[in-house]
Amino acid sequence: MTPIVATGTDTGVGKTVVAAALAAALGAHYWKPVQAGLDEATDSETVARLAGLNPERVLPEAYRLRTPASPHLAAELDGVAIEVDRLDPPSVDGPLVIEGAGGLLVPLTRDVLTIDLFARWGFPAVLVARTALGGINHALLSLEALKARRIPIAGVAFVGDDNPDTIATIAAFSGAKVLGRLPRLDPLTPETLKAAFAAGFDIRPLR
Ligand SMILES: Nc1ncnc2c1ncn2[C@@H]1O[C@H](COP(=O)(O)OP(=O)(O)OP(=O)(O)O)[C@@H](O)[C@H]1O
Ligand SMILES: C[C@H](N)[C@H](N)CCCCCC(=O)O
Ligand SMILES: [Mg+2]
Repeated sequence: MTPIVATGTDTGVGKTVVAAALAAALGAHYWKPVQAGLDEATDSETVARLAGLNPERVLPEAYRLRTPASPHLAAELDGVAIEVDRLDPPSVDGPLVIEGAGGLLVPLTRDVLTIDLFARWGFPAVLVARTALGGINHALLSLEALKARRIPIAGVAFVGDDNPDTIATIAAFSGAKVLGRLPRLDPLTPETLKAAFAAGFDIRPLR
């Protein structure tokens, strides 16, 4: 099965939370090629916890960088040269959810952007986008960037309060599918996430 890229309009937008819900719902493996920042729980650890995935379904990162910064800079600070050619997705049986670092135009090196790697792969992308004010612009910019590189858009996963006009406007201008919306969950637990994702998402287009 073709892997799915979980990307977002920004860092901190909810890619890891959506990727966890998606991986749980699809029974997928999860891979974070470049993790920048090791002091807090890593994205792989968060996904393992929130999705309740068996540890072997969370594939090891290709690069684990100490600084919570853009990967190009985090790598330089660690004295590591990211070799983009080494970032080939591991082959697994069944679905694989791959999460990038930050938004689409985040540099991996001084020459290569995250979106360049996604374009090389050509896997369908799920864009995680905020429903909050400012979200229309960020989502439409990200969708334009995906289209410009001919990266297939699997759909948009919204995070935040219900804001029907924002969601409809993004769908209308972009033509992208709306996969669903995850409200802010308090508490955010494997159980609340599973229930909210089942109630708010239709992932049939991803199967
Ligand atoms: N639906 C939600 N309900 C409650 N908290 C959420 C939700 N979505 C995201 N968060 C919280 O917001 C923060 C940022 O989310 P997340 O880590 O998923 O962002 P990200 O897009 O993966 O960021 P990065 O670029 O660092 O990978 C986290 O603390 C996460 O727990
Ligand atoms: C450290 C953070 N959590 C992500 N892993 C990397 C975010 C890079 C953002 C770069 C930028 O857009 O300015
Ligand atoms: Mg993340």
